Parts: sequence; C-alpha cells; structure tokens
Amino acid sequence: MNAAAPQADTTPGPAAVPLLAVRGLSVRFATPRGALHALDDIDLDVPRGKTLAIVGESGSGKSVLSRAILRILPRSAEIAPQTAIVFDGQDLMHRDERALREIRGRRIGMVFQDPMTSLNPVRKIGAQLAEGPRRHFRLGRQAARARALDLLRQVGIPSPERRLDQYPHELSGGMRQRVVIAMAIACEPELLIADEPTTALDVTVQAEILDLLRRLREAHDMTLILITHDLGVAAEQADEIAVMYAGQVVERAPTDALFTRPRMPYSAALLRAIPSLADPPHSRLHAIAGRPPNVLGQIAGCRFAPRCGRAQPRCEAQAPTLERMQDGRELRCWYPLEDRP
Ligand SMILES: Nc1ncnc2c1ncn2[C@@H]1O[C@H](COP(=O)(O)OP(=O)(O)OP(=O)(O)O)[C@@H](O)[C@H]1O
Repeated sequence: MNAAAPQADTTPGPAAVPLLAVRGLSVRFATPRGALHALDDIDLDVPRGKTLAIVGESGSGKSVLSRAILRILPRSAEIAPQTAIVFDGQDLMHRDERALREIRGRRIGMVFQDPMTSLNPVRKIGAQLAEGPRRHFRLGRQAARARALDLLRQVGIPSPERRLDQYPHELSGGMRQRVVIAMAIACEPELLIADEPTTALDVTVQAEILDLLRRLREAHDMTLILITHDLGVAAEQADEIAVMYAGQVVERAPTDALFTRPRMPYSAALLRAIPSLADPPHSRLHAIAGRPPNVLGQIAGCRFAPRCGRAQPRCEAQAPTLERMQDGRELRCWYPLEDRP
C-alpha cells in the first residue's frame, strides 16, 4: 500500500469511511546503540462503531502505535514525515498541539494499563472527573459535579456520592480503572483507545471491566481500539483483529475469519500457542520457536522469516508489503496459508 493520505474508494457512504485511517506510520527511537525501528509502515483502518483489537507479543509495538495515534510519543521518537493519521477527515500529523489537546479527551478517549498513569493521587475523584466536562463543555461547578456523579453510576461504582470526595488510593485497583474509564468517556468521545486495560487487574475484575467497556461502547455508539496481548480477550470483544509482529501489521481480518483460518504463519502460530480447554491436563503449549528480530537497524526480508516454517529464499531477501486479499483481509506474507477451512 502506498504511504499517501487515504483515498476514498468508489463513492462510499459515511459508514464506509473509517473513523480513523493510519497510513505509512513509521516510528523510530534514537538510542545509544542506533535507531530502533519500533513501527514500520503501518496501514490501519478503524471502522466506525466497531471494535478493532490490536494483538501481538510484548515489544511488537502496540503501545507505540496507540501513543502515535494520540500524538503523545516521547521526544526521542521520530515519526516518518510521510505518515498520515486521519481522524474523521483531519490529518492529526498536521494539527498543532492546541488542536490536538481539544481532540484528546473530547473526541478520542484513552484508558491505559495502570490507572495511576491517568489519575492524580492528590486530587479528589469528583474534581478529576469534572475536569473534562468543565473544560470541553464549559459546565459550571454544580453541573460538572452532577456529571461526575452520573459518570460514576454509569461505570457501576457503588456509593458514588461518597466516592466523589475520595482520593484514588482509597479505591481498589478495579474501582480505579472504572474511574479512569469514566474519565475517558466523560466528554462522549467517538473513539476510545484502551491499551491493555485489564492487564494489571485480577482475573475476576478483568472480566467485569471488559464487560463494562462493551456495554459503554454499545450505549454510546463508540468506536474502540483494544490493545491486548491476550487473544482470548480479542476473540471475545473485537469485530476485527490486527496482528502485529516486530513493529508491523502482518494480518488483519474479521475475528471469526482469523480464528478459523489464520493465513499469515505468525497468526497461526500465535493461535496454536493459546491453551485450550480441550487440551489434556499438563499438555505443553506450542511455543513459537526463536525470538522476535532485533529492530535496531534495517531488516532486509520478512521479519518473521527466521522463525517461520514456510520460509523460502525470497522471504529472507525481500520484505513483503501489506496487501488486501479478495476476501477483504490484509496480509503481509509471500506464502500465506491457504484460505480453506
Ligand atoms: N521511549 C522509548 N525509547 C526507546 N525505545 C522504545 C521506547 N518506547 C518503546 N520502545 C521500543 O519500541 C518497541 C515497541 O514497544 P511497545 O511498548 O510499543 O511494545 P508493546 O507491544 O506495547 O509491548 P508490551 O505488550 O510489553 O507493552 C520495543 O522494541 C520497545 O523497546
């Protein structure tokens, strides 16, 4: 795919134009050992009203991708100049910091793994929740407090009146993440980016938070980008899945299609690595042999080739690009698995 701003195909209706379209996104970090290529030529469409899960192993670039979309990368990160990040028709690459601050929080909400990244430990919860509505909707004190209360109810926090005057440390981890989600939806954003929202929580609380996210997404007709290393979570929550490997999207497909017929060998290997209830007790997981490549410096061929059972000489020599297949899925692979059940 080319790196230019996305072109509409044949006169699409509003539903066909993605809410977010990323093109040619590359990010590198200057490190003492040289340039680290954290993201390489990412193309990604996020359709309106849908949930897109981004999955991949640790270090594959999921968090750098979400921060790049929000334009909150650290200073040491360099975004390639040809990148386009088009949100509802405007390219965020060409908006100044003031405009971006209006979009973040108001039109794009964010939830991170650790609730304390988003919460101020020395401010009361009610004041923190009211901040967005006060700033973006110009609500007065009382109206903003009423809004904060309503938000706490929406995210299922018991005794919400009392919680307004508490500090974050007085709440459990799960309750804190509920508050962060309430803050993220406070201004009714069209897009919510949740980066490993349940990874830091107990298993039982994880399910509750995911259920909450799904209910809110449906109630507010939001679009959700769910970043997770957990394919089980992605399977339950997402309409579509983008699989990342070593800074690239290697396959993107509707959830059912990916789970029933993965076509990029890496996606297939990831799926084989999920434990199944049907496995006999104590059976070994199918770990993927080898390690992801070192992304310091340029890599000539396919980044998965050294670990891929299907690799041919071409895979080592020439890097595949992300191509759209006839069935609509996208693949970065010279020799994909057959599209047969
Ligand atoms: N500030 C930084 N400086 C240098 N390198 C960085 C920085 N932030 C991330 N990286 C590198 O970018 C690559 C992608 O990291 P990223 O955090 O996006 O991975 P991830 O898929 O989100 O992993 P995890 O699931 O462990 O959070 C990694 O190689 C990481 O070491």
